[in-house]
Amino acid sequence: MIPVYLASSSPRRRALLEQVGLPFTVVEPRVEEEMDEQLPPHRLVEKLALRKASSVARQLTGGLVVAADTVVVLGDRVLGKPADAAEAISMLSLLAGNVHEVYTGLAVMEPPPGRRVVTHERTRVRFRPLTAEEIVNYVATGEPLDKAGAYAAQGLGAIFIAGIEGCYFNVVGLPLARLATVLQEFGLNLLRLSRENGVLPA
Ligand SMILES: Cc1cn([C@H]2C[C@H](O)[C@@H](COP(=O)(O)OP(=O)(O)OP(=O)(O)O)O2)c(=O)[nH]c1=O
Repeated sequence: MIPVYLASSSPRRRALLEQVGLPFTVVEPRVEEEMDEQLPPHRLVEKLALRKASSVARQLTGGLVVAADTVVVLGDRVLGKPADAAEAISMLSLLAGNVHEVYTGLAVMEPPPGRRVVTHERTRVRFRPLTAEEIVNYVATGEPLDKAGAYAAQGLGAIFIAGIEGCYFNVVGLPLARLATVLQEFGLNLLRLSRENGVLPA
C-alpha cells in the first residue's frame, strides 16, 4: 500500500485519521501560518493546508501527504488560535449567541511533480448565549488556547454548541467524508482497506 504521511502536529487530526483505520506516519510541517491575508476564508485555509502538505512532500520521494488548516469565521472576522487568555475571552464573547462558520482546508498530494488535490469544507455552528462567568471559567481550563476560535467541539466546548449544520469532523479539524472522497481519487479506498487490514474503530 502507498505510504501516507500526515503533515500535522495536531493530536486531533491524528485521532481523526486513526478513526478511519488508515495507517499513516506523522511528519510535523514547518511553516508560518500568517492570518493577516486579504484572501476569502476558503482560499486562506486551502493555501495554508497546501503550504503544510508541500513542506513535507518536498522531503519525500514517494507516498501521499495529507494536511489541513482550520479557521473560525464570524461575519468578516477570521479567528485562528488565540494568542493568550485575553484573546480567547474576546473570541468567545463574539461567538456567544451567534452562528459562525468553520472552514477547514484539505490538501492531499504526491511529492512534486505529482498530483495534488486542494479543497475545503464549511460547517455552520450555533453557540447558545454565554455569561461572562462561563467564558472566564472555560478559558481558565486551558482547553481553548490551541484551538481555532478558542473552543473545542470535541471537548468541554461541546456544552456551548446549540446546533451544527454540516460535517462535525470538519469542526474538529479534518473533514472525514471529504477526505475519503479525495483519497479515492488517489486509489485509496478506506472501506476496502479497513476490511483487508481487519481494522475497525475502537
Ligand atoms: C473549532 C475547533 C478547532 N480545533 C482545532 C483543530 C486544529 O488543531 C486547530 C486549528 O489550528 P490549525 O492551524 O488548523 O492546526 P494546528 O496548528 O493545531 O495543527 P497543524 O497545523 O500542525 O495541523 O483548532 C479543535 O480541536 N476543535 C474545534 O472545535
